[in-house]
Amino acid sequence: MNGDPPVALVEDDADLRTATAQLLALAGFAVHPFADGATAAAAIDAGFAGPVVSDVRMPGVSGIELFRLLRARDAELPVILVTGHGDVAMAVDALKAGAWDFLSKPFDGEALVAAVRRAATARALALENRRLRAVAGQEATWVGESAEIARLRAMIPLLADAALDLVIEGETGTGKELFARLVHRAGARGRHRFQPIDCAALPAELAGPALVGRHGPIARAHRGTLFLDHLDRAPAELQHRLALFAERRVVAPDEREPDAVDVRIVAAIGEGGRERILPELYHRLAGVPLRVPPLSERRGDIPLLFAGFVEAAAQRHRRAVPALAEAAHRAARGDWPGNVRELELAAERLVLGLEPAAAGTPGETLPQRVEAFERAAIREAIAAAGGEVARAVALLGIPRETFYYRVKRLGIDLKAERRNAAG
Ligand SMILES: Nc1ncnc2c1ncn2[C@@H]1O[C@H](COP(=O)(O)OP(=O)(O)OP(=O)(O)O)[C@@H](O)[C@H]1O
Repeated sequence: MNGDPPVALVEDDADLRTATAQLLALAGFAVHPFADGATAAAAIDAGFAGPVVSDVRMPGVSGIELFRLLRARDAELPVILVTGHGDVAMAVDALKAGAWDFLSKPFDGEALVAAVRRAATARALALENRRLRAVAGQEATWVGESAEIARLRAMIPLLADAALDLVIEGETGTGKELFARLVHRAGARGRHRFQPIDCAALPAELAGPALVGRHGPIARAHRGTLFLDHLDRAPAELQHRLALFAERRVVAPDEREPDAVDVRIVAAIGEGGRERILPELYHRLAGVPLRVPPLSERRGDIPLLFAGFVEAAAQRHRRAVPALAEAAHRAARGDWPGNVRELELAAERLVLGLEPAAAGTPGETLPQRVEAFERAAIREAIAAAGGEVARAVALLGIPRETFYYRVKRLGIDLKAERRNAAG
């Protein structure tokens, strides 16, 4: 039974639980049965390899609450809700919030098995993608040659084992979480957990005292890193709780013997977000304040990032690397308000053929494609800067020497480009 795909089954009615477990076992699943939501919540971790089927109406933690808890832990974990008569509206809300599917009682056995099969396939794919991403080292590198990105890269080993909390400011999708993970991994904390908490969307049951409970998410981050995402969007009460934790560094603070917790706190905030954070919290955390600039301030990084993402997506989907020239040209001109994340998605769409095919020369090697891309980005910047080199350099976000070096290496006729741009 070891090789069977797992499924978690949460049902408080013992007869129904036994019958459903048998049905799923017959269909080839390794069933993990739970009699209540709390036990299930404690046992099902972010990496759980299969879907979760849960009754909605249960004493204690309801199916909907369980779903929200699990979703906060792993947004890609499929949860199928089984509803009784009056709960359909609730289940539809849960679907909107990202539940995988729902079935109403009494359900047809075949329908359940079919739903679980679909969810199991999706789960296996999601985990496989994660594994490939890790193998491809896609998460492991901090790509970019602009001065600011290079400076941040150089700081990773310096920050890794420093006893300092960090606040990372930057627009959406600029790489704040990636940077936090790289700092985590580079030091001794990397052997322990990197525990993200999305402060803008923390379910109420986790934002309360449970947050600093002995088995809560903060306690789990012991010796690792606590990543407070979107801290500037945390409600005031949550900020107070976090400020108290940042000061005392204990869980179960109201008990007689609170436990000391050793975590580095890394907070991510939007541009200008510090104004929305309680000053006492901000000052406690901003041991080293950092800022990741948006792509609009480092356009020179776009070609390299885009080419890397196309390559990684092609590997992941086992497809040929598409010709880049035209898509690269478009990317180099794009606005990218969603920053690196948006660029990554565009690369994914290109590889999957969802973007109009590029008219580049098939059979070009990756370096040739990157060069074509770079050439396009530089010419574009010179044109946009009206032929003024200083402005083009600023638009590209690369040092002046790098600009001249690349212009020469790529065989760009700078005089002609400037003439064209000025005219
Ligand atoms: N310099 C970089 N090199 C390689 N990949 C990057 C880089 N910066 C960001 N990425 C990738 O872009 C995506 C978005 O990055 P990330 O999630 O770290 O952004 P964020 O700033 O935390 O976003 P948000 O504020 O919206 O949560 C991720 O897939 C990340 O791996």
